[in-house]
Amino acid sequence: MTILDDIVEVKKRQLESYPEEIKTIERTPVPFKVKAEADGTLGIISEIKRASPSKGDINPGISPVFQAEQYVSGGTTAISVLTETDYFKGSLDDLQAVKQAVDVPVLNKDFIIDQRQIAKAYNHGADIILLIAAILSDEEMKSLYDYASELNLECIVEVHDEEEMKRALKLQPEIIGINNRNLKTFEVDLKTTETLLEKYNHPGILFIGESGIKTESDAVRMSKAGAGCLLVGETLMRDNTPAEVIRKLKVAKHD
Ligand SMILES: O=C(O)c1ccccc1NCC(=O)[C@H](O)[C@H](O)COP(=O)(O)O
Repeated sequence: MTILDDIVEVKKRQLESYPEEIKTIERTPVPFKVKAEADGTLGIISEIKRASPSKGDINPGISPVFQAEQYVSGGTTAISVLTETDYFKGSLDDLQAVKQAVDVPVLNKDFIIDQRQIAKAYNHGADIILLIAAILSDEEMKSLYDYASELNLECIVEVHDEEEMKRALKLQPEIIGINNRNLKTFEVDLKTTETLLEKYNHPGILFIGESGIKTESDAVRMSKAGAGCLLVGETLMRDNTPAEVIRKLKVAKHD
């Protein structure tokens, strides 16, 4: 049993206490893809991540709102808030607090396996959600993707290998995140994005290079591979001046 299996098991247990249906409030999500594609530099999704299974505590005492405001001052395209509690020490309250404090789109980063989690994320202010191919069947991915689209939420379909990429493409998604981290072994390798985009760089899809991005040269590597956006967590959470780091990572998009 991997930590990823454990996280999914905990989610299933939590869902047992959810009502059968969660009604959604009236709201209009803030667009993300169009913003990430608006200029010639890479989009940046800056993540709020207090802790992680691979690293333990990263910055557990952080104020999510303070961190989010620094990200905005660095020109971040969007903010990702990890809301999983047991391993990442996040919550939907963090998501809501960040949403109320900033105007940029907000991603709910969690392990979504049920439509009611999407409804909750939506009610707490998510503009974007994440669907992780590694924990969903094709049918589950499609039905969650369709439900999120009905709410005008943008979906990042996350893949790590060729088989997941092929499954994701069947959805004809607008956005695909390529996670350089293997969520089962925690091994991180930027070659993951490079190798997958060499073969599957479809025009019209925004590809996001996720995880393990530390330096400007990492950003250039992701850009050259064909990514139009980056998702960066630990590097920003450990730095005292995350706004400056964001400015450095916002390198030119590669033609
Ligand atoms: O970060 C982990 O250890 C992790 C373990 C298991 C499942 C998911 C995990 N992280 C989620 C992410 O993919 C990252 O938070 C995100 O891509 C940012 O990565 P990084 O810049 O390396 O913090």
